[in-house]
Amino acid sequence: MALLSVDEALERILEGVQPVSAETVPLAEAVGRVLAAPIEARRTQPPFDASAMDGYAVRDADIASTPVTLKVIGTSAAGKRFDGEVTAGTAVRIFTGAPLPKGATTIVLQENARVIDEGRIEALEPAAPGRHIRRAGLDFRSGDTVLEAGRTLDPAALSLAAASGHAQVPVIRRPLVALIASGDELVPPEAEPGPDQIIASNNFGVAGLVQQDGGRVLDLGIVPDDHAGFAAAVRRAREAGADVLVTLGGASVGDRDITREVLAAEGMELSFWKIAMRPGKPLIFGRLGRMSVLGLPGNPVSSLICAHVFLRPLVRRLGGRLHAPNLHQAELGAPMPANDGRRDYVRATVVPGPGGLIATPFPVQDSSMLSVLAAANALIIRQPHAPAAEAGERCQVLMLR
Ligand SMILES: Nc1nc2c(c(=O)[nH]1)N[C@H]1C(S)=C(S)[C@@H](COP(=O)(O)OP(=O)(O)OC[C@H]3O[C@@H](n4cnc5c(N)ncnc54)[C@H](O)[C@@H]3O)O[C@H]1N2
Ligand code: MOO
Repeated sequence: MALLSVDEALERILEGVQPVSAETVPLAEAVGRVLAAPIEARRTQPPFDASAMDGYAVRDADIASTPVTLKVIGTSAAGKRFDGEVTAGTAVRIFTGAPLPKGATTIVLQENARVIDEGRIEALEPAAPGRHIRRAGLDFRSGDTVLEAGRTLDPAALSLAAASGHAQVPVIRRPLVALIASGDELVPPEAEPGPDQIIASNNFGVAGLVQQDGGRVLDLGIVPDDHAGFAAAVRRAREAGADVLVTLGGASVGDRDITREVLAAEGMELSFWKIAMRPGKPLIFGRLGRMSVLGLPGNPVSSLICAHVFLRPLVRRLGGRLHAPNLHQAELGAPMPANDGRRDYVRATVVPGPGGLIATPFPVQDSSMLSVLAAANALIIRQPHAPAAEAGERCQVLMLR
């Protein structure tokens, strides 16, 4: 039977997935979060007609012909307005952001005025009515929707939410992703591996991807290849309310590859196992209650590439974020052999060339080699059964950074 294609696998993973629930957070902690509801302004900004410059608030008719001497009758500062009125032949000293006094219709810039003495200035240039005045509500008015639901709170959005009177904002909860690494051979990086052991690395890269996409990670550590320990960790993920459980390793067909068996015994409804992808063929996916379960292959490169292709879109969808893989067209920098029936994600370097991007595959593609993946900035995507390709032919690349 033909293996499930990568696109069908992704469709199944995302099927019916909705953003998780909302929570309210203080603005100071909201950078990068996604708004769960629109933000309506609680105030009008500016709240009053205000000067945009330092200078003098005057009546435009009084300075139609210059130079002209005006009597300075007071000061309007940001935070303390002048309560009187600008009448014929008078001016009020004004500063940027200060309320425009009654009667004034324009601002003479400080640079266009000469101070004669404490009570008088000479206006040197005429100014049109409304010049350098910000009208009340220029930015937004009370009740306006200033930010839409789904908006990522970037710095400008944070300042706008604050200016419109919000000290806290409703955001989509960060999706919780639980990680379990399985394998008798695995030890954490701070430990000294025994003679037949290696260091568990996959959880760090996968956790990094989750965090980059706005998720939270619950690392449940390493479980040996035994049913009871593994099952207990799966239950901890459920009890913690994880939105996604990612298992690392044990996905293939070896005697110790017990991941599917444990997940099935815990009640996972299997959606698929094995897909037409290299690396990553033994990928497992299913649902356990409301928790999506993604069983990544143990080989470190397979884990991370599958996480790029499948986990990132899932975490982003749960977190209310759009996902657009960073795909580009490039020219091959070296020939490539014909492909078999699996879509191949080939570690490569992409650099700018005279006619566009040039993508050169690394000569060694073993799915255990993290040094190659870390040196690669892109994956060349080879479709199933793609014929051999010469250097210079077009190819599609997925940028990794
Ligand atoms: N007879 C077959 N053998 C294999 C097949 C197959 O179809 N038939 N598929 C191969 C492919 S493709 C892959 S990918 C691997 C994946 O197998 P598993 O998911 O069962 O992974 P493990 O056997 O547990 O581990 C493979 C490899 O990766 C190391 N590993 C595991 N977990 C971690 C971790 N958290 N951090 C770092 N390294 C890890 C583990 O020590 C092994 O060296 O199966 C092929 N075999
Ligand atoms: O599909 Mo495996 O992931 O080639 O190493």
